[in-house]
Amino acid sequence: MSTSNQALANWVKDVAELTQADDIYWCNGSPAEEESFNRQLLEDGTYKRLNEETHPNCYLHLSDPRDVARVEHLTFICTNKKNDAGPNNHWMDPQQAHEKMDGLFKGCMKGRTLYVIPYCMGPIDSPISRCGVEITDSPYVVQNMRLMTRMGDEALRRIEREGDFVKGLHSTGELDPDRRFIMHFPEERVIKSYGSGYGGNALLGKKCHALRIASYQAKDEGWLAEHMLILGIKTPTGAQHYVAAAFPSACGKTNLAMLIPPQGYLQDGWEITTVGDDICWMRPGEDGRLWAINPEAGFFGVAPGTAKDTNPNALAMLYQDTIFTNVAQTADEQPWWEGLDDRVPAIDWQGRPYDPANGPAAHPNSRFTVSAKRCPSYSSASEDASGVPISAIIFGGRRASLVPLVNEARNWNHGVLMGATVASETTAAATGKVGVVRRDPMAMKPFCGYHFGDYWGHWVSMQDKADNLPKVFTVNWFRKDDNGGFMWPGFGENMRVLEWIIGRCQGTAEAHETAIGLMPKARDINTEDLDMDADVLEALLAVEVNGWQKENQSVADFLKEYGDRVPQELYQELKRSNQKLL
Ligand SMILES: Nc1nc2c(ncn2[C@@H]2O[C@H](COP(=O)(O)OP(=O)(O)OP(=O)(O)O)[C@@H](O)[C@H]2O)c(=O)[nH]1
Ligand SMILES: O=C([O-])CC(=O)C(=O)O
Ligand SMILES: [Mn+2]
Repeated sequence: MSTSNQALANWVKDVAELTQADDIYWCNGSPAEEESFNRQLLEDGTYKRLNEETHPNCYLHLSDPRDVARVEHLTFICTNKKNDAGPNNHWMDPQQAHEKMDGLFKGCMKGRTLYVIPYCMGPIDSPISRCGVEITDSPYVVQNMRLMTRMGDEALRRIEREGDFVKGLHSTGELDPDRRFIMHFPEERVIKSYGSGYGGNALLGKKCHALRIASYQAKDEGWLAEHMLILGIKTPTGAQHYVAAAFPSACGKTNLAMLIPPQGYLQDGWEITTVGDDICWMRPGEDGRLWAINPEAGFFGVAPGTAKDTNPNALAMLYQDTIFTNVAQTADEQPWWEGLDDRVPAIDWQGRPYDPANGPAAHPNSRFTVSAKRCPSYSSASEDASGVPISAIIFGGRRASLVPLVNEARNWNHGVLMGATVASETTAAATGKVGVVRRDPMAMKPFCGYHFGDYWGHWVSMQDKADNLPKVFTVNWFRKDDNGGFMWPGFGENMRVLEWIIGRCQGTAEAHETAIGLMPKARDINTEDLDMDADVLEALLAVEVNGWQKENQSVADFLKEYGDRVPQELYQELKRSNQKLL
């Protein structure tokens, strides 16, 4: 065995016996290893090489058409007590779940190689980082983990120093949509995932470890593991701020994280840098602020909609060293997806000649995997062991009506209420119906590893752990007009809202108190060079009293579903809002 950590060595041996793998391979993270995996994936047909002139070292993987998104109905939290998983999760008794999974894993790697991937979530030298080991039989998963985490020898050395690591066992198994399970044992720090090769189901460092297991661990240890991007904002006077924002899957985190401000802002000296686009681990520092790291080292981003005029930073990183999953191809083997440009694709995401009658050419949840280092706006602060101090936390979602462009919480508890009750229309990132409005607290509905009531209580309790917490805001880029068009231009123009938010943090921007929070008037938003009717902006900043009374009734019903574990502070803040609406 290639490690001095006895627990790890024993576990790998046990898994090899159970799965009856032919070979065991320990990933070291070297460039030579990366190349040899690419060669193997090309040879066995998992990868197709894309146009080498336009996209050197880029690969296309077309998955089984039934395995294209997270499967929330087959994802379980297996705590000893059912109620600890909460109504927000599917639960299974841990013993029963282990038996079920071990039955599926039994002999499943016969004739295959078992890959051991030691990885570190966060900079190798950061005290906020945590390690894990994923065992998988999928070389495609190895290559994605290589880009998404700090994997290989360095991570293994840290595991050997610390002793502590999360155990993740994965096999693509036989593809059978009904024999597919993503199981989490937060009390044991164990993950078992069978039957899917898709990102959030199979790259266990990401949602399974960095959110579901880590959120549970964070509650015990007094920190936060969140589904948030982290971005840096430098103002013209040189003040450096960092903002963390939680939006549900496919609701704009990658885009906001890589935002390029409108021309006028650039001329004035505003600068946006990217720390992370999906996950944020935060803990109180000695100065009473929250300090955050991005535990990931790459981006697993939504391809459709990524274009020169929406997210040029993302597009720029995708011309080299990128894995594309379930996108379409042009006649000259370049990757293509809806919204990229007006070329007509030749081959769709299922490898068929493109025919519009078959639906979109690229799957709506098609993705790219790329190292964060390839992003032009990637911040060097992402590698800081101490993390970055957070000035503001933003919650958001897709709401076609009611929810205003931006709103600031009255205080921390009000901010927790806003986050806990944020709702959004469902997207293609998970299987199921798209466009249904559901509450997605802190964008963590699919990712919180324990009871939401306890989770909100943990959020409320951060006040006792840090006395200089960030200000909290909600945003909504997705309001629609009567014709179904977006009212707010979004993307780079979101900078105008960020400017107001930073102004609030610095005490330089105006707000007026409304029934739902502290809001700007239209004149408080910088609209220089913005081609937009004044009354549209007014509408985006209006508070519809009737609509909010109904919304708050639905919020109260929602909180009730979580019973007596809901912190009273949330009901108090809801009551305050209701009184103001009278
Ligand atoms: N109208 C509008 N669409 C946006 C905006 N920002 C992002 N989008 C679109 O929303 C989709 C998803 O955006 P992403 O930034 O990839 O979402 P995400 O939150 O990072 O998604 P996950 O990786 O699933 O967590 C893309 O098709 C974007 O083009 C915006 O400000 N306005
Ligand atoms: O987890 C995934 O597969 C992709 C992702 O970021 C999300 O769905 O939020
Ligand atoms: Mn995500």
